[in-house]
Amino acid sequence: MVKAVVAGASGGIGQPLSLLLKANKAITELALYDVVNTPGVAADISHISTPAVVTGYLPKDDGLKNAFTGADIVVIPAGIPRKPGMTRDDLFKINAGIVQGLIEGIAQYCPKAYILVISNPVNSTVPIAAEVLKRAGVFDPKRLFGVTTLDVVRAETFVAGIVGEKDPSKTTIPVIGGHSGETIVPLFSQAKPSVSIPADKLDALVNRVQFGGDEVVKAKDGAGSATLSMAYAGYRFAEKVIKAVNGEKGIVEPSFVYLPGVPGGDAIAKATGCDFFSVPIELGPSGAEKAIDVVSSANDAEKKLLEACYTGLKGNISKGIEFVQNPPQK
Ligand SMILES: NC(=O)C1=CN([C@@H]2O[C@H](COP(=O)(O)OP(=O)(O)OC[C@H]3O[C@@H](n4cnc5c(N)ncnc54)[C@H](O)[C@@H]3O)[C@@H](O)[C@H]2O)C=CC1
Ligand SMILES: O=C([O-])CC(=O)C(=O)O
Repeated sequence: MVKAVVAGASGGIGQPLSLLLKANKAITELALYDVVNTPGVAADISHISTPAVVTGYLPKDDGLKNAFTGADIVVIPAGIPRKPGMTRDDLFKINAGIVQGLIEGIAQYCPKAYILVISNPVNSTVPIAAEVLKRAGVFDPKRLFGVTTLDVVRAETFVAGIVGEKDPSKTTIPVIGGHSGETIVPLFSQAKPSVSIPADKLDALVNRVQFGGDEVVKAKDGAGSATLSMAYAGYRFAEKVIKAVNGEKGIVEPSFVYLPGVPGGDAIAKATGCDFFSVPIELGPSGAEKAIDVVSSANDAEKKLLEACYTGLKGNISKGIEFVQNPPQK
């Protein structure tokens, strides 16, 4: 029995993500929460002939409470997306409060749920979530994940295009750090199986992974950012969490977590100076069971990228924590 919730279910990511979750036969209940349109989205998706019983909720009539109560996994793609010319940090003003409110609901109604945060800026919204959960006395760092899978998916796709691999998902590439620009650090030197990238193509490849989001924002020309590839990536991560919780072994995927609270994470936090950081995480029944150190084996060029990552990420993390500890005056 698995109850999954999508918070922000009517949006560009929320709808296709809800569709993919409905297609997963391990899910028995799927609750769709949003401030608009969930009755329609839920009615539509509920006609699909898979086990999950689908319900849609709006804030009225205790919708948040009814959606979240009993949830095992909550995926959060709620909040505004970028338009051309904006950074992810420009979304902070609006999305920080949205994420805070949803996490308060989780703390109250389903404190044991695995929480997957998609809303940007992930580098700050995950620290916000941690701080809210801490204050409510229910923070379990093994159950809070910032979803950085789209960076991994992009790295797999773009590298396959260069080395001529026909099935991009066959190559595992650790992409670590945060989820914006220079804080995204792909470690191609640790790809499995190893890849041989021509030296004159490496910088452009790294840059494309770091700024892949901008490529989509530009192409959509004001109509938002990545939604379909993000729904795929969010689903891929959610599916792995569900499989691991149900006992499947050996599942590893990078995610942005609170390192000091995950076994193996403390040393990485000390080495990077960042408490929140994405590294490959071994998933299991209790959630994030092990943080895998790929930082110390980065090559010199990657170490240089990591230095730039640490600087940007530290500021984003403090901004999130500060938002909860010293709320802006309204
Ligand atoms: N982590 C990642 O790799 C990625 C993150 N994103 C982020 O995901 C977020 C959503 O993007 P889109 O789906 O394209 O945006 P969208 O605007 O299409 O959908 C967002 C949805 O959130 C809903 N919403 C707003 N406030 C809410 C609240 N308090 N409770 C519940 N729902 C609420 C809106 O009604 C809307 O349906 C953005 O912040 C975007 O930057 C996007 C792509 C990749
Ligand atoms: O670029 C954006 O704003 C959305 C996002 O996080 C991504 O596509 O990686």
